[in-house]
Amino acid sequence: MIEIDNLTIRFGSGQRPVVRNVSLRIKRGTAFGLVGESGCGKSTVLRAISGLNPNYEGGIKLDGDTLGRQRDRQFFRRVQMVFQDPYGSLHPRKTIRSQLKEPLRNQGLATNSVDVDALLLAVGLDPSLTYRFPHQLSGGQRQRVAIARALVLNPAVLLLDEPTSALDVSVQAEILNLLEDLRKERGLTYLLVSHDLAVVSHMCGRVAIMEAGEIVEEVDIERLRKGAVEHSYSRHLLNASRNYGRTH
Ligand SMILES: Nc1ncnc2c1ncn2[C@@H]1O[C@H](COP(=O)(O)OP(=O)(O)OP(=O)(O)O)[C@@H](O)[C@H]1O
Repeated sequence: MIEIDNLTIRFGSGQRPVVRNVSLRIKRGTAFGLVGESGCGKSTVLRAISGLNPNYEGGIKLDGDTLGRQRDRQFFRRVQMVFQDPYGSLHPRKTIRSQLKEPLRNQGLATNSVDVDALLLAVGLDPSLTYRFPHQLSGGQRQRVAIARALVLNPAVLLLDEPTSALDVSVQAEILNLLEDLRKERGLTYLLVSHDLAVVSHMCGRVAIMEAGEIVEEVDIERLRKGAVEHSYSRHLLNASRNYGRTH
């Protein structure tokens, strides 16, 4: 579903690239994790795919089609993003109902073509929240709205950038479970970026480990769970995650 070949991204000519020769293949209907420490370039990869950063070298294909530098309306019918901070990504003065109709307005489609109540139910929210504003919801509810908004156009792919790291630990698993259920029900393909190996292990079948702009290793989740990784940085990340798990 997603093919990335030799993606290299630098900010400013002559600068050292922050992403170097990243190549990935993500199968349709699967969840793929991109994991690594803060600043290693994970979000930069996601932003290049989503069109937020058109200054990249290398190729990106979606379902066999090579993408140009600018993303068109058709692209956003197929690919949507969910960001870390739902408060930042929702409009503070628009009702939930209005925000869920926004993707249709952007596409020039009739706004009555979405069943807002059904969509709210699909993400585990009560339809009575429809006329509320973002500040009247909890962090977890806001992220559910952001996920609902990403689903309005029935995309095939969701690009998920740390979708749970701004949430309370107690809510994180609920959102991950919701995303997992939606993927299975709708046959979605996910590319999930996270610094948290536990999150990636929960959600993904395959994981690429990134260090300082490069992918150092790609493994199936069973191997990762068994600790059967080969690169020293992957082991370091795994040990850090296990130690954190023991103390929290
Ligand atoms: N617009 C920009 N201009 C200049 N440098 C940038 C820009 N965006 C990102 N960078 C740099 O690129 C590198 C990779 O950043 P990126 O946000 O992709 O990392 P990350 O792995 O997603 O980390 P985090 O989880 O903290 O966001 C960092 O050194 C960052 O400072």
